[in-house]
Amino acid sequence: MAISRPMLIGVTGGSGSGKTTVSQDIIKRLEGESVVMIPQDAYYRDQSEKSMTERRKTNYDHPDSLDNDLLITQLKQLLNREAIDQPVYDYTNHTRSSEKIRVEPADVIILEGVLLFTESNLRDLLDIKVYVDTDDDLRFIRRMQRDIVERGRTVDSVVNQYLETVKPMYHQFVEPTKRYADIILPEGGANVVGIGMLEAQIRDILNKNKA
Ligand SMILES: Nc1ncnc2c1ncn2[C@@H]1O[C@H](COP(=O)(O)OP(=O)(O)O)[C@@H](O)[C@H]1O
Ligand SMILES: O=c1ccn([C@@H]2O[C@H](COP(=O)(O)O)[C@@H](O)[C@H]2O)c(=O)[nH]1
Repeated sequence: MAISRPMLIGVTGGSGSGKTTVSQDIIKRLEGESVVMIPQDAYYRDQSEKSMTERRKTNYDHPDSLDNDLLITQLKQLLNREAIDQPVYDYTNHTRSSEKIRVEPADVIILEGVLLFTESNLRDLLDIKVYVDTDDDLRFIRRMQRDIVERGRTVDSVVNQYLETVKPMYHQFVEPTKRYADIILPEGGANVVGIGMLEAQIRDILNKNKA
C-alpha cells in the first residue's frame, strides 16, 4: 500500500563525507519498501558550449554551478507521484551527458548532495535533513582515491581543485548549513548506530502513513 505523500530525505555533507554510502545503506536496509535515490550532482549545469579548458576552471562547489530550479521542479513532480527524466552528469567531461534516466515516483525519496541546505526553497521541501560530518583529512583522502579511480582525475588535479575551490567553498557554503540538520551523522557509512536510528525513524513515518 502506497503512503499518502512521499517522504523526502536530504543527505548532505562535504565531498567524500560518505553521503552516497549512507544513502545506499539506507536503501539496502529498506529493501521491500518503495525507495528512490536522487543525486544532486545530476543537476550540475550543462557546459557543452564551453571548451574543456573552461570547464576545468568552473567552481563546482559554488551553489551557482547547480541547476537547483530544475532539481526543485523534478522533486515536486516526484512528490506529486509523477515520473521524471533525470539528467545524467558526466564527471570526466564536466558536463551533462545526452542520456536521461526515467525515475518513477516512490514512497521514500533520498536526495544526496553537497549543497542541499544552502537554498531555503530546496531545504523547505525536505522532511528529514541529515548532515554527514566527516573530518576534512578523511574526506580529502577518500575523494583523492575515488576521483582518480572513478572520475578520471590525476593527483595534481585533485590537490589543486581541493585547495582552490573544494576546501574554501566547503567552509563558506556547506559547513555553515550543519545548523539546519535534524540529524548530524559523524563518520558517515561507518556509523551503524546512527544509520540504524535514521532507518527506524523512516520506518516509523512510513508505518504511520500506511495506517
Ligand atoms: N567509512 C568509510 N570508510 C572508508 N571509505 C569510505 C567510507 N565511507 C565512504 N568511503 C569511500 O569514500 C569515497 C567517498 O564516499 P561517498 O559515499 O561517495 O562520499 P560522498 O557521496 O559524500 O562524496 C567512496 O569511494 C567510498 O567508498
Ligand atoms: O564536473 C564536476 C562536477 C562536480 N565535481 C565535484 O563533485 C563534488 C560533489 O560530489 P561528491 O560526490 O559529493 O564528492 C564537488 O565537491 C565538486 O567539486 C567535480 O569535480 N567536477
